[in-house]
Amino acid sequence: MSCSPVELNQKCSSLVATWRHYRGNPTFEEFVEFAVTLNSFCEFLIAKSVAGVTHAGHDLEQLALTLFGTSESHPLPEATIETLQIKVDTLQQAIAEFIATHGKPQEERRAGGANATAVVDIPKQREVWFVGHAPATWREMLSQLSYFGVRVEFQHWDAMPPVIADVPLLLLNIAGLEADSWPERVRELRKRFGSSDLIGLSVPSDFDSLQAALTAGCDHCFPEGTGMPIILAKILELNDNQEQEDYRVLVVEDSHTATRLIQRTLEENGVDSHAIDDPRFVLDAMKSYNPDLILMDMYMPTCTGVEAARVIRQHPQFLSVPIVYLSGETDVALQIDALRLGGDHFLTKPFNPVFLNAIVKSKIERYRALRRSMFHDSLTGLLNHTSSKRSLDAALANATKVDSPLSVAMIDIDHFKRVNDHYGHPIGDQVIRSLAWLLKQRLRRNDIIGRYGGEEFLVALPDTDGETAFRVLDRIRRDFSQIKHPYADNSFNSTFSSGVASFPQWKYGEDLVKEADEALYHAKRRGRNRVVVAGMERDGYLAPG
Ligand SMILES: Nc1nc2c(ncn2[C@@H]2O[C@H](COP(=O)(O)OP(=O)(O)OP(=O)(O)O)[C@@H](O)[C@H]2O)c(=O)[nH]1
Repeated sequence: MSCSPVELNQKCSSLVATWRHYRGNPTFEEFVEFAVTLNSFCEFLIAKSVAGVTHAGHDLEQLALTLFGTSESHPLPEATIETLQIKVDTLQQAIAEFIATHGKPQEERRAGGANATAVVDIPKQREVWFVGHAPATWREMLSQLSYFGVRVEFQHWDAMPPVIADVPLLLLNIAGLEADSWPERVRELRKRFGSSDLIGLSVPSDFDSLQAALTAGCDHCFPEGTGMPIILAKILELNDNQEQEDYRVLVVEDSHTATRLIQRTLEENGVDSHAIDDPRFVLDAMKSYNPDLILMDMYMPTCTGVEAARVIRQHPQFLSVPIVYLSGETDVALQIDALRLGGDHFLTKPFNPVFLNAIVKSKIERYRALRRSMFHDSLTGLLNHTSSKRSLDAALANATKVDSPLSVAMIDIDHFKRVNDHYGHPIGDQVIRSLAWLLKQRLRRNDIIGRYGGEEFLVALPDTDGETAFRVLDRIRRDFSQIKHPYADNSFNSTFSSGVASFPQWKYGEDLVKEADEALYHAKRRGRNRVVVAGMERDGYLAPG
């Protein structure tokens, strides 16, 4: 859990304050203030995975949203206010309980954790609990997890430790439990581990069982017979702690009051924004601010929002940035015309701030997913060939500017043709994915990891000289060679070779890739399963045994 109790407490206090303001002055404006704060609070709970409390927040939010109405709807009837008060109290109580059980200062819990910006030659360890009667059947998958930096601890359904620990992920093996008792056991764990992700394993695949598991509190379920790679992928995805960049919204609006309200709503929801009041400067703002979405007023003195959108769409790099119009216009025919001419959505003023937030976020999520599919490889999720090269050039420009080293490694899986020939293409794909996961787990956030070709990867490590790059890659090489790739009832191992070249010894991206490739060729010639650094008289081959 990355939620600090202090932050949670502060957010809860400001929510309760807005509710008290409404009770003291039950106007539409005060209710909007309460609903916006509540919405942002619920998003905070979801983002921080404060699962146990999220249910109470969601319950209150659902009711508040149905009561929005207009200025005539307020004050709300006394009975409705009482119902809301009860839900506010329930939420406050859930938060107090959560803080009481998770109240250890976050810094203390993090002490000794991996430093995100240091060169990672010590694998990041994350903890997962496996709760089940028969771990033997899962042992292979669980032992694989250790190579990806995930430490698994076994717990018996009937002998769980009494102290509530801060465990981010619990794997609940339903197999072997009585059909009528396991939902209750899941429910109990949901209560105890409010902020953890719960994954149900071996859940019967019928509708009723899956529904029971999800309702009892599982966040994800894998029906009986689900392949190990799929479960492994989900666990690694949940363990991937890469934080997302803030969403960025460009507001093009000539009314300063409307701009203030929009920016305040966005800020409340953790969305970054930049505003301009003259649409003629929109292209400059797009280039400098690089927004994920534009909120565009329909009617401005110098040009209309539709005209501005059409100009934006003439630039290929801005073709897919979502544009949401804001207008007092309720004429459906006009709205449709506006959408045809380059807009994505229409919000009618006065807009509901909670709805604005939901639209902005869902459009940005789709836009980012689209961009990911354009720049990332679909098999591994890593950067594709073109994006790897582009990212390398940017990292190299920065290394030159700040005069710091940068190492480039080319990595190629050994005898991969044999893997495909022996085990088949899908298993070959799984080996490629395993290496991608391992690289993602072991390298830093600012390292560049790309799938350069079929079974070839490019890695660029900023602030890292050849010697350090060798250590990092050689450790990954050793661990990769230990991974058992499942095949039928058996398993096999695979290895990779890597060549490394470093800046400033080579100054240009092309030269670095060429030299790293040359070093990779030497690694293959010298027997594979080794790392060779260009210009250094050493390699990392360890004789078996
Ligand atoms: N499964 C799978 N195979 C791929 C993919 N892309 C390329 N390949 C295969 O990867 C193999 C690469 O083989 P080679 O370049 O001959 O080299 P190698 O067998 O890895 O041998 P060395 O590199 O010399 O150790 C070819 O058989 C390709 O068909 C992919 O996306 N999935």
